[in-house]
Amino acid sequence: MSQSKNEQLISCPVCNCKIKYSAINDHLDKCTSKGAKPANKGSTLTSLLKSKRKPADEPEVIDVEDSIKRAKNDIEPSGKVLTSSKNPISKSDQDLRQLQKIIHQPLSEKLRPRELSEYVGQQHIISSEHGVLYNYVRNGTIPSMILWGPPGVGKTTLARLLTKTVNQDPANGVSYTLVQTSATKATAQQLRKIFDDSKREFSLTKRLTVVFIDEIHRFNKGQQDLLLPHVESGDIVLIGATTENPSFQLNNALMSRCQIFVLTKLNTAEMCMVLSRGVSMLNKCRHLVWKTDHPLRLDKKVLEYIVEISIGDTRRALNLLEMIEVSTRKDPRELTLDSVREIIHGNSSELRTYYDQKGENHYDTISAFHKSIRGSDENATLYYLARMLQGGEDPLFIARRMIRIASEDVGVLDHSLLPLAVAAHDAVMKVGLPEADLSLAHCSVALARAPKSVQLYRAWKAVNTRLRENHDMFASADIPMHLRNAPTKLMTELGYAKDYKYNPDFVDGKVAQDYFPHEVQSNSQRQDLQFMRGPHLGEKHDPELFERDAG
Ligand SMILES: Nc1ncnc2c1ncn2[C@@H]1O[C@H](COP(=O)(O)OP(=O)(O)OP(=O)(O)O)[C@@H](O)[C@H]1O
Ligand SMILES: [Zn+2]
Repeated sequence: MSQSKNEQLISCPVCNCKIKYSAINDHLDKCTSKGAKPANKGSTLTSLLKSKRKPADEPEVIDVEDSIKRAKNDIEPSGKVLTSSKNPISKSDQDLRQLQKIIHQPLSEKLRPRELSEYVGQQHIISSEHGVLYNYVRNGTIPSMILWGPPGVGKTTLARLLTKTVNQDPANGVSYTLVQTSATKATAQQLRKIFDDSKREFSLTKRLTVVFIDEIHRFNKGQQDLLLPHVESGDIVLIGATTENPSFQLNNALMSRCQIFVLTKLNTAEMCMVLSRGVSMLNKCRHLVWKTDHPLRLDKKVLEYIVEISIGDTRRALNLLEMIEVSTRKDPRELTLDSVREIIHGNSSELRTYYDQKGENHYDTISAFHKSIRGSDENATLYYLARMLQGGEDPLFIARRMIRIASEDVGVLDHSLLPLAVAAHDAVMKVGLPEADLSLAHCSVALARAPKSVQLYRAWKAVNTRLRENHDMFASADIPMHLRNAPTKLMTELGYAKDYKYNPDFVDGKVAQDYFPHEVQSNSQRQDLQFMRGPHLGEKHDPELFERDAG
């Protein structure tokens, strides 16, 4: 396929092949009169696969590199067997040919689900019983949405499958084209081009463009605003993928125009299912391509071990599996849990603490750290601290949190901890990591061991709440005249500072004098103004405490 660089290719709605924009009308005339006669081999193969599908059912994933690769290699990414009635070839020959086309891909790509039915997990949104997304798809619609979930749970895959599934049976006559980009790649210029192209695509082919934006949380406000009008008018369907809580990262205007779907980590059973498919795929490759006569056999314990160390990230799990396969291809011995451990430990980069500094993890871990200190569990405190530091967390971020904890959770019961936390911050500033790691550990344990008091924290909250509510002029009452400063003669004449008793002039500094504004004092009960009278801690008893101590 020759492709002039500056002319856009669009996909023909009938045969699905890529046609130059200027040639689409001519092509459509021919194409519709001949019936679907695909010119592009890639889509021919695909449409042969599922005879019941309409030829146009395959969503065009316009990822530039990907589409070039596909066009070159006629890749059928699922690695499925292609059947041709004309010249029957043996099944293993077909398998082999098919495999050879995808053999260079990473295992996770070879296994990327091609049908919604192959998609594992996320039943809360895609099950036919109560999945909201399922209902949309059944009605032939793709809403604009944000897919929020940790890495490798299938956000990209889901976007592709949704488009494909709706196209297989366009219930309300609308079919979709998928354009894939990521927030780090998409400049304002590229976005504008996508919007223009999608308008053109719609007017010519009646296909709506689904714009998939990976890592959408990295868009700044300006870029998010660019999307707004197009999402609102329905010119495009936006699918944004994010690993971070969208309510912190996306502006409200955009959020309110999108459905938010939370994708969860795959559980052990689900991950094992994906891994088993991985093992079958690898064995097929061993048998047909790599000509190894012993299959890869991993028992349940080994699979569970892989699941455990990949923590819900499917891509990571499949990468580990692939690594195990490569390291044992020539070795017919049976794989034990220990030997698998050894293989994985040998590749230390795979053992990096699972910690996503920019994502959810960042907030979850610091929160667990804070709560461990609050609960005076010095060991858990060290655990979370080490986890954050090994994961590459900013040590100043941790130090700042400890400064806060010193006042919030220890408060008036030990005034030395605020300066200690400030000193830990200082230590990080002065010596940096790795040397300052122990300063952080030192301070965190001191905080965990310190007596706890929320007296100050609660008092501070209470006084601020009352100010905001401003009942009975609480916030607007006049400052008492005797407490005002009187820098000028006029002010003295007006009564400023009149009758003020200067405490240091009196024995022990004691005088009878009011400090609250007069209105506040007369409108409040005395005890309502005793903000600092609260207890250090609450009075509830945890019944589980007794059980634990007994057990
Ligand atoms: N739910 C799933 N069912 C089956 N396979 C899955 C699932 N999720 C992910 N995979 C596998 O993991 C690979 C990566 O998935 P995908 O790219 O969709 O994840 P992602 O959530 O978009 O991750 P990232 O945010 O890291 O890009 C897929 O190619 C597929 O092999
Ligand atoms: Zn055509």
